Amino acid sequence: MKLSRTLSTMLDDPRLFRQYAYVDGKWTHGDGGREEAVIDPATGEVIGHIPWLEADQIRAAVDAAEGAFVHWRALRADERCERLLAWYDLLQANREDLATIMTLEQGKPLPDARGEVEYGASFVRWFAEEGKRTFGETIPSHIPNAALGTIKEPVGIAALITPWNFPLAMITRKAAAAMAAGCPVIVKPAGETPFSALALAELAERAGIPAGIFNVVLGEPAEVSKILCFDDRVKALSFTGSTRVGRLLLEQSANTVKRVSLELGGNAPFIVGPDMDPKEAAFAAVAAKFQTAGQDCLAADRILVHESIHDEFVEHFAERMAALTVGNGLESEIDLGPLIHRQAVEKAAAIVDDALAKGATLVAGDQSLAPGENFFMPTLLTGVTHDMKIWHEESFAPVAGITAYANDDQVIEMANDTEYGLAAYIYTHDIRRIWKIMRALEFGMVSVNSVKMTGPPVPFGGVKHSGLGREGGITGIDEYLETKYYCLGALGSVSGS
Ligand SMILES: NC(=O)c1ccc[n+]([C@@H]2O[C@H](COP(=O)([O-])OP(=O)(O)OC[C@H]3O[C@@H](n4cnc5c(N)ncnc54)[C@H](O)[C@@H]3O)[C@@H](O)[C@H]2O)c1
Ligand SMILES: N[C@@H](CC=O)C(=O)O
Repeated sequence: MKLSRTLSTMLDDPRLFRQYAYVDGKWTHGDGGREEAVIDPATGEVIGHIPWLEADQIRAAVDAAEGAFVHWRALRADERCERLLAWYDLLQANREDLATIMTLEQGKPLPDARGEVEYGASFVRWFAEEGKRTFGETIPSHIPNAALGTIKEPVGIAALITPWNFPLAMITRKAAAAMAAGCPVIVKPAGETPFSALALAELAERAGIPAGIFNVVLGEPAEVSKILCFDDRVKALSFTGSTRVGRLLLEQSANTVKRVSLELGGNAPFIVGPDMDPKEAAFAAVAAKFQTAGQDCLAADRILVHESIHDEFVEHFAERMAALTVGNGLESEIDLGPLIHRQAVEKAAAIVDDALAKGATLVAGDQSLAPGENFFMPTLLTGVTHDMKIWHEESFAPVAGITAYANDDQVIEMANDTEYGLAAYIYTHDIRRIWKIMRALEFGMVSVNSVKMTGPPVPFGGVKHSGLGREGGITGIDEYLETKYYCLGALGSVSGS
């Protein structure tokens, strides 16, 4: 077993740090000898290596899943529930190690990483239970002497392709739903953050999840995804990531007519009504913008403030933003860690430059204070307008843009002026305004007077170019279920029932 001395010595249980792929219950290296380094974004140091599997090895993962499916689907829902709950218990018991791994590979502050482990584990518990409630229906028969109804059956092998910003929860929200439904999964995590996925595999094995049910494949992203998309045995594809890649995968899944769920980019408006206390709203906006250093699909990207309180709001926002600490997420009292890599920093700088060139005002944000080359200091721009990149693109960085608006109709138009439709925030206590704006917003999720909006019971997902389908909630498991209709004819005794 290869162990990076630094990372493994930081863990209570070094066996959670695995530098192999996990296929058919076995830790696997790449047959072609290809390897990729994984970097700590805070320090630029190599924290480990992962193998890149060859095409045949990816297909072998599909073979394994196909074999394992037969037994897994045949288990009773309560038997699958038991194994998933054992997995949940292990995630909780190993929370500290999982958080350390996450902070090292992703960069988010340790308390946020602990929060994500909790969050990720909560989906496992939720779907373990939901698996017992995949009810079919009885249908009043229109056919003489027949009984009609539906049963729910697992769709089959699910390929899960996930991003680096939430390396654990974006996997469990999909995998637990699929596994509870009776499906095996093949996870392709982001190359930047594979170790959280591999730790999940280690714990799945300890929880008694059979070989071939939870697989983690690693490799060149486009190559791996193509193999999974073109394989007819893979019946469902669930992807979380950028809209650009989501479109590509949707196209690649067309030939085999897969069930496709997409959780894509966001460009959330944060609307502040004229009746709001500017300080309260500004503090909430800071919280909604800077989590995970702005690398969050729910980040408040376009902050739209009524003109009557705009200046006061900006003052409070700047004051609160100035209190945010930036540094290595392993240190204490850090609010913002690094961005995932240097290109993300360059993209953030380009977005700021573009806005300034087009007339925005830089209120705060001094890059000379950045504690390392992958860090971007919290930045505040005012006078943001629709011709600027920051208006249309997800910055995925701690860059906040504020725009003043005059009335409700105008702010609705501004908020909807994006190809994205994931989440939106409204801050006002005027119930008529809430209702009007909430109904008019073209977004899958609207949060009113609350930064926190997610969790297991919630149908998470977007409209427009932000995605297809919903994860979590009571419908999340449906992404992995087929409805089979049955007609039992010639029964004799059921007519009229
Ligand atoms: N809607 C949601 O729930 C949600 C949640 C988290 C992140 N996101 C979105 O994810 C994006 C950030 O994550 P990211 O940068 O990892 O996204 P990304 O699209 O670059 O990568 C996501 C996954 O796709 C893989 N990938 C990359 N290029 C590929 C290609 N050409 N073919 C096939 N696979 C490929 C990556 O290796 C990774 O596993 C943001 O747009 C963010 O909004 C959305
Ligand atoms: N914060 C989101 C992930 C988006 O990047 C979530 O809760 O799912």
